[in-house]
Amino acid sequence: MALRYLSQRLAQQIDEELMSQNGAFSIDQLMELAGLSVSCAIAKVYPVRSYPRVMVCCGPGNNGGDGLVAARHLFHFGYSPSIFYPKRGGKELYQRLVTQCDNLKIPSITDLKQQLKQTDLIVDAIFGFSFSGKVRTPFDDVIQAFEETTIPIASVDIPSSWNVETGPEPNSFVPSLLISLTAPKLGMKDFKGTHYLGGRFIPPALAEKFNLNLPPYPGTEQVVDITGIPVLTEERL
Ligand SMILES: NC(=O)C1=CN([C@@H]2O[C@H](COP(=O)(O)OP(=O)(O)OC[C@H]3O[C@@H](n4cnc5c(N)ncnc54)[C@H](O)[C@@H]3O)[C@@H](O)[C@H]2O)[C@@H](O)CC1
Ligand SMILES: [K+]
Repeated sequence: MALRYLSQRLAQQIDEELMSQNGAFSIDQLMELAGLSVSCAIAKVYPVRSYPRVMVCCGPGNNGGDGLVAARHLFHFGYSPSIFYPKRGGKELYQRLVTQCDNLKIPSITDLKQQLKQTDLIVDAIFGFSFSGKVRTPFDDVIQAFEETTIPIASVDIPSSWNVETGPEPNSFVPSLLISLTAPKLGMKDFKGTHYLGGRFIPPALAEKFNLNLPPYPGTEQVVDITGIPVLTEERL
């Protein structure tokens, strides 16, 4: 089998359709499932006994929201997560997700560099499929820290700072785990690390409409390992 990798526009269009009157999902529902799948992939690849201290770095949009949800599930899976959320998004949903994490006493980090000294795994939930242009402050320092660290990084949907369609720049960091949501994006097609797919909420009719060619999820799993599955060639898109 081969997977379809999505353009930025198509990823946004699928997202809009899911939340349209016809799709009938709320963002809370999709984010919950997306964040749950992120935490499930992490639990498979980075078991809690070896990687208990997880720093979840969140950006101002829905990718950051996925990170907040994942932090909560990681806590319930037995991890000791912390949250670095330097520029909080304005939506009431994000505030509720923060409160849920506060209620679990998940620490909020202000000193990223200090926290890196006591972290086994970083979750990169800074930017997702709406990222464009050059990284602006305050996230430039965060991306630089990702580039310099040797701690493994699990990226949510795209590695933050990678162009959604054209992929990494020469000095970009490369995550050791990528969890694509719904379907991988074009810029990820040369990614060689461990690659999981999550976001198990696409109705077959929608998958067919966009020719997504999704792999089957095993049993009750929230994620499927797509490492090494070939990309559909451009002609067949
Ligand atoms: N259909 C799906 O698969 C779903 C996707 N979700 C998540 O939603 C993400 C997309 O969320 P959003 O559309 O809110 O956007 P993102 O979270 O990708 O990022 C948008 C935010 O980043 C900022 N930004 C963009 N470029 C920047 C730059 N160069 N420098 C600094 N800041 C920059 C924007 O101002 C905005 O605040 C997906 O990648 C995925 O993680 C889930 O939450 C729900 C379901
Ligand atoms: K990301």
